Amino acid sequence: MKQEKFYSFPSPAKLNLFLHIVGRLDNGYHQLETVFQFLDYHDTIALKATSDSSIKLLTPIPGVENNENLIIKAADLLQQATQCQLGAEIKLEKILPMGGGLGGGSSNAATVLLALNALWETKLTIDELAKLGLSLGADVPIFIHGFAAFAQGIGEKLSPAAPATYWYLVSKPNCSIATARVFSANDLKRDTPAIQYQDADIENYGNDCQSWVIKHYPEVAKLLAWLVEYAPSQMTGTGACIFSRFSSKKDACYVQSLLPTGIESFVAKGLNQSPLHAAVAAVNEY
Ligand SMILES: C[C@@](CO)(OP(=O)(O)O)[C@H](O)COP(=O)(O)OP(=O)(O)OC[C@H]1O[C@@H](n2ccc(N)nc2=O)[C@H](O)[C@@H]1O
Ligand SMILES: Nc1ncnc2c1ncn2[C@@H]1O[C@H](COP(=O)(O)OP(=O)(O)O)[C@@H](O)[C@H]1O
Repeated sequence: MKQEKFYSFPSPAKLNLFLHIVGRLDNGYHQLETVFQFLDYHDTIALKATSDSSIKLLTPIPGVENNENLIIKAADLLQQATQCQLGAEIKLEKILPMGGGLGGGSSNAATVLLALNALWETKLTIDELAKLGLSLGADVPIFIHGFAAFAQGIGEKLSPAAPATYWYLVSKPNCSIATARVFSANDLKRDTPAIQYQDADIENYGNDCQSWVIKHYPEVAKLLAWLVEYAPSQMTGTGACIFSRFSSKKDACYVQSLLPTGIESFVAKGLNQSPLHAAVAAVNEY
């Protein structure tokens, strides 16, 4: 076990630079084609390995029961999978909007799996951690692998990609959208043909969930209509957040300053490597 003190790890947001639904599996899950890119905007999770086996989240999230919190679920899962007798104290500093399509919950789970694997010295490989993580959510493997990727399957079959790294203004309409609600809709478009992915084509592709969301969430429709007057803008994941693309931070911040009052937003750079992995490598060398 690593020294009994808190170590801090970033838990970044992701964007789906496009999101196609190409079919549906027998278990109801959707077959997707998407490109994931990370953002230099993240929650921060501090973890301390302890010699007793209890898992303690010292900073519960209001509205999320501890036994439903993906942070606790991830720690429990790793403990069970490795028969580890150690425990952990965990502190979360949350800045990522929840239910926004930024993958915050999945990212938190991946950070805990990678960080505790290092602190407990349980030595699972990245592939083993990704497989464990997939049982917590379709989005967890991308955060475990930590490279921008073209994803297929339910989002877990990953081929490395190198999309352009723009500056983004990420804006959250005043609503949150449960992924399960969008994917259970009868009138969702589910028949986009599979593509031969190339980074250069990315700007031709859109988000198949967006037209459904616009129809059912006027807050998203209104904000998107406002943003597209300033920059190419699209929803991430199943929403509700919208990302707008800029070639400079200055331009992104300028449009942010014009946003209608009451809209939560941030400006961040796209990253093709997750910042989490450098933090884990530093602990492993310690
Ligand atoms: C749509 C995406 C795109 O990146 O992102 P979000 O908008 O949630 O961030 C993800 O695939 C979401 O991944 P994640 O949020 O981990 O989903 P899960 O917890 O596994 O599943 C939530 C619900 O969505 C549905 N689901 C999820 C993934 C998928 N490929 N097909 C589905 O039908 C399932 O009905 C499930 O009950
Ligand atoms: N650690 C966590 N952080 C965020 N959400 C969590 C967490 N654990 C469980 N959840 C649940 O997952 C839901 C989806 O959260 P999140 O991953 O942030 O959004 P999205 O899937 O839209 O990207 C939340 O509304 C919350 O109920």
